[in-house]
Amino acid sequence: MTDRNPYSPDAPIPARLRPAMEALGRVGRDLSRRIARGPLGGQLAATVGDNADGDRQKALDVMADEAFATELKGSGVRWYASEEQETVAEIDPAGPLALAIDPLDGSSNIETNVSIGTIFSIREADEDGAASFLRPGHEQIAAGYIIYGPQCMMLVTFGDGVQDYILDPETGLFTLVNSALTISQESTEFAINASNYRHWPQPVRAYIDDCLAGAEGPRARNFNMRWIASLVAETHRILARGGLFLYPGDARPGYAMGRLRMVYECAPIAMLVEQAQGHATDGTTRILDKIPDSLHARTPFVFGSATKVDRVGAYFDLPEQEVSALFGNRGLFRV
Ligand SMILES: O=P(O)(O)OC[C@H]1O[C@](O)(COP(=O)(O)O)[C@@H](O)[C@@H]1O
Ligand SMILES: [Mg+2]
Ligand SMILES: [Mg+2]
Repeated sequence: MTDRNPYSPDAPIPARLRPAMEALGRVGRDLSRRIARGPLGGQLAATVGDNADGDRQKALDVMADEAFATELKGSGVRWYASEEQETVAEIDPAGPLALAIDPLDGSSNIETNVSIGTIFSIREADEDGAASFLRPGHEQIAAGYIIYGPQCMMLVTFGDGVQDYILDPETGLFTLVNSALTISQESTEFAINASNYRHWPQPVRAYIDDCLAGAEGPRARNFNMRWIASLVAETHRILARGGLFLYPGDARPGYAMGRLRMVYECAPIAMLVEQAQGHATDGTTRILDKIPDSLHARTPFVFGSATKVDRVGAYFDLPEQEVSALFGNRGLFRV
């Protein structure tokens, strides 16, 4: 259980990323044990401060951030950018890589025994720390997440499809279960925090209205809705059986660009989704082509089965009055 290499022997991980991937795997394995012990291991959900973004920091957010930063030393990662830290840290001056991380995603779920995770993104290091990350997401060389759920799993891409690992509690190794995961087009599930309906832009309201109208509406079929409030868990469900995720910008103060961060959350999830043959946009523009203007920049985020994401884009393409009129008349999109 204390293996330095936390992967099964057949894990196809590129040699130059091995040390960093092994560090991520070791910390993921430790965190999964800690999370499984819940309150027996301390008050993981206790609020301990605020992060750079003004979000409440929980004890587990800080614990996870410190564990990754420590374990990644000597693994070839020069620049470490964490959602929990204001600026980029230099951890291995000779290293060729830059790693961005959301050490603990879905913090609001820590005490509820619902899946939470870690999201990571690896790029080539630039001479300047921040500049390494203020670049389009299509330059990522690896991206993935670890999900701490009923099973602890790691999904990762090195730009050549999506690899799916499960942490085997018997051996303590992330064991490859699928090396070519793709997103189904078939699902009728969508995920959005519907409590913000009144704040959404009109195209998003029109899209969701048409889903909610079900079999009697313009889509002529019934849909089902999910909202876990853990991006990793929503992503995992969509990778497993298809569907659509939306976190749009909205009219609440501070939410013009939604809630999710480009560098730590959206760019890595977008790379995974595209590698699984899905699409990921901000409603209209491909996420992987966007350049964040700051480390903690946010972006509206829409991803999932390719045809569903494209359909959302079509609602944005229409002038506002036409969205209401056409969709009100239920004339535009059928099924
Ligand atoms: O509470 P809301 O507004 O529905 O937001 C939920 C979203 O916030 C997040 O929890 C943000 O991530 P953190 O927990 O890393 O801050 C996502 O996992 C999730 O999709
Ligand atoms: Mg997060
Ligand atoms: Mg987080």
